[in-house]
Amino acid sequence: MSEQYQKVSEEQHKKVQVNPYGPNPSDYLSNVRSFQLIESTLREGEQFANAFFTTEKKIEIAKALDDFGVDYIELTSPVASEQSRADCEAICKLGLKAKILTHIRCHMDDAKVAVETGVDGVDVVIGTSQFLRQYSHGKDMSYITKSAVEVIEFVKSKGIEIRFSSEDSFRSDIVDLLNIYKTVDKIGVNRVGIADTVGCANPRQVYELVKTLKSVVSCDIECHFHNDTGCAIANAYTALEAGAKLIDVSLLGIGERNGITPLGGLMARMIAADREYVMSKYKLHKLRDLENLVAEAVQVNIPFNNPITGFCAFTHKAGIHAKAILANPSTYEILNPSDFGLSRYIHFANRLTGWNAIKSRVEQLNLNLSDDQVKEVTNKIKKLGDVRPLTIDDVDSIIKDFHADISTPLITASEGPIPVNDETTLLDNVKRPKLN
Ligand SMILES: CC(=O)SCCNC(=O)CCNC(=O)[C@H](O)C(C)(C)COP(=O)(O)OP(=O)(O)OC[C@H]1O[C@@H](n2cnc3c(N)ncnc32)[C@H](O)[C@@H]1OP(=O)(O)O
Ligand SMILES: O=C(O)CCC(=O)C(=O)O
Ligand SMILES: [Mg+2]
Repeated sequence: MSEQYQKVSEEQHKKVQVNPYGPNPSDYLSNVRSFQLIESTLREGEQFANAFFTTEKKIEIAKALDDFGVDYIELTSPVASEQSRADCEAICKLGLKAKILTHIRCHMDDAKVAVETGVDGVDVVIGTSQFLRQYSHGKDMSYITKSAVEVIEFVKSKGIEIRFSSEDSFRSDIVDLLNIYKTVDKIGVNRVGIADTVGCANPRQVYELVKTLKSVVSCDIECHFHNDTGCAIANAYTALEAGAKLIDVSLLGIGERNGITPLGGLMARMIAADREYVMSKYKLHKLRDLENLVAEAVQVNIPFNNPITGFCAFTHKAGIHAKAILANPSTYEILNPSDFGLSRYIHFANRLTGWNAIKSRVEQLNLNLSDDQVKEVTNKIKKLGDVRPLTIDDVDSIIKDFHADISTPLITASEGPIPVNDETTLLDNVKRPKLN
């Protein structure tokens, strides 16, 4: 059955001649095509209110991220605590494919400790907005530039990667920003970073800033987006369209306050833009386990509406949707659950169901009903669905009773469990996750 649906889907694709991922994004595709991930669960993510990672948990997460295929793993500053420094060294010794970075203030004291940990690169950050200059570190732009140059030259002299980032970039003066980025680009940083530290930026502002920055630096551009106003994924995608190359992400988006661009959400966005590249680079079927690993470690549930792994991300309910999904999943799905090792569900035990979904269930039960009979039994299901929430057993009983009434003796070919197919599974009310 699963194969049947898959075949129908591909044939339908060919017939309709429409890009199932939406309008052709070719104008931007070349920019988006070679994006890289700086995975910051073990840095930004450690700043999430609930986070406490033991050394063992950090190692488990780092290995899992590496296996997934992230390009960089960013770790908490080694000056944060003695254990943070020791953990950084331990992760550097794992010999992972991903490059290991640590994240420090723009200060020689921090840089001297960071370069001794064994990291492949150092991410340096300093606030450039008036807010941070006045209320955080209290330094002016000329002091910031002077210390940036000193730290960058020092880290470079150790032969490891160096990235310079301005914190609160979107509330910083554009002339200050471009001046400091030009300076650090000239002395040879590997990347410059833009950070929407307070989550105030919208996609249009992101596009403009990245485009402008792109015109004044020759190094790669990395972007970091907080999600306070819900734009973190959109901003990340727009940054790539504008020419940024690297995006900071964390599992489930954990970080300060309500966090940053989530790895899974960005994968969902990117697979719709360039499926081949994303599929070839990242082990998407490991995403759910990765998210579960971190959800458990920081004691949260996966949100019900999480892209890809939310419990109902691939569950279709209304009759109109169910009919079309059964004919061709692309009608109501931009993402294919099997790309992530997941299944599609059709929820038919409710009053919004239609006769096509019920017919499919009747077939699963190995019963024989004409289309008119299926329509009749669908009306019975709707009637009960008007009175109370239904379970799969309610629907099956209604179907079986109806079948028994019209045919003697009752013929059921299926004595054992109802066959469940991988591709499209009909099921009752999906289980709701426990609330916190
Ligand atoms: C937006 C971000 O997420 S940036 C990354 C945030 N990460 C962290 O903060 C890592 C964890 N932090 C820590 O463990 C501690 O804050 C430490 C070890 C870094 C510093 O601790 P303390 O010396 O006790 O200072 P405290 O945390 O109270 O204040 C921050 C200090 O850093 C200075 N500072 C803040 N940002 C920067 C910067 N980007 N570059 C240089 N100095 C900075 C501040 O001026 C302040 O120094 P001061 O006390 O001499 O004025
Ligand atoms: O280093 C960076 O680019 C980002 C730092 C950070 O976490 C932030 O500004 O929110
Ligand atoms: Mg941040």
